[in-house]
Amino acid sequence: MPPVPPRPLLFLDYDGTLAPIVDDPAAAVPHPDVPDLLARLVDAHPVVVITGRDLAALGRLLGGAGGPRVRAVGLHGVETGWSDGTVEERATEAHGEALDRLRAAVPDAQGVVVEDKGAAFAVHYRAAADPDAARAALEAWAETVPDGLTPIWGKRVVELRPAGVSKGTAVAALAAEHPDRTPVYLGDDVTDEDAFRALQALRQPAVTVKVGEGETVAGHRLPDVDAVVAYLRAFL
Ligand SMILES: O=P(O)(O)OC[C@H]1O[C@H](O[C@H]2O[C@H](CO)[C@@H](O)[C@H](O)[C@H]2O)[C@H](O)[C@@H](O)[C@@H]1O
Repeated sequence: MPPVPPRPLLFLDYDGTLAPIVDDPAAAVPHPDVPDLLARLVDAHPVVVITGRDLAALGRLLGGAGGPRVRAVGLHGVETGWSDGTVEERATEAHGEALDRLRAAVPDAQGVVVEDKGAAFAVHYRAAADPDAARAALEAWAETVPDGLTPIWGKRVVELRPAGVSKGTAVAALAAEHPDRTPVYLGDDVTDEDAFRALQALRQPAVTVKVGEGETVAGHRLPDVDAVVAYLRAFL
């Protein structure tokens, strides 16, 4: 098990970390123990859920107003607010026209699904009839993304993020608010690698944990969401 520092600042990715990966993004409910666990963790430590989802969607999945109230960062750093779906700040909405144009040009392949995220969108090809062909078509589409937006590839998904915004910039800013805490970051996907790198570059020591398989710069690894839940219990 990764180390359990006594004064942690917990950063928790959502999909693949607090909720198992499933075919339908709208059906990615958390591990059954997660809502109660989060509610107890926030009484003991600062906790931030950090996700590529928009916060409204995160709120729906975590039970909305009836679920735990945890600080949250959405859209890979664009939104800040709360896990019940409340948005306090949105970094930018200046790309509306480009997003509309790109959305209209998403390749029309069978099984390719666009997930609307308010100020952004994601294109999933997990359910595509031919995922390799869908990925190739999406790579060509991503070549047309203008400066100011960055296409980012996750688990069978590509999404657009404003340039200069990432989970890395978000966690560095939040860690600076808690210089006396040890950041502990758990994440499973490519975009979490930005956060691992940012935390490893801090003066504060940090615990970085990759969930699942795949290359990583993280210092530790847990196999799956069940193991995440067991590890988080150790902070109570
Ligand atoms: O930063 P995260 O909380 O890990 O969110 C990253 C993206 O996760 C979701 O997509 C992924 O999970 C889906 C549900 O398990 C899965 O079907 C999909 O293939 C994965 O890519 C979510 O839909 C995206 O909006 C997030 O950006």
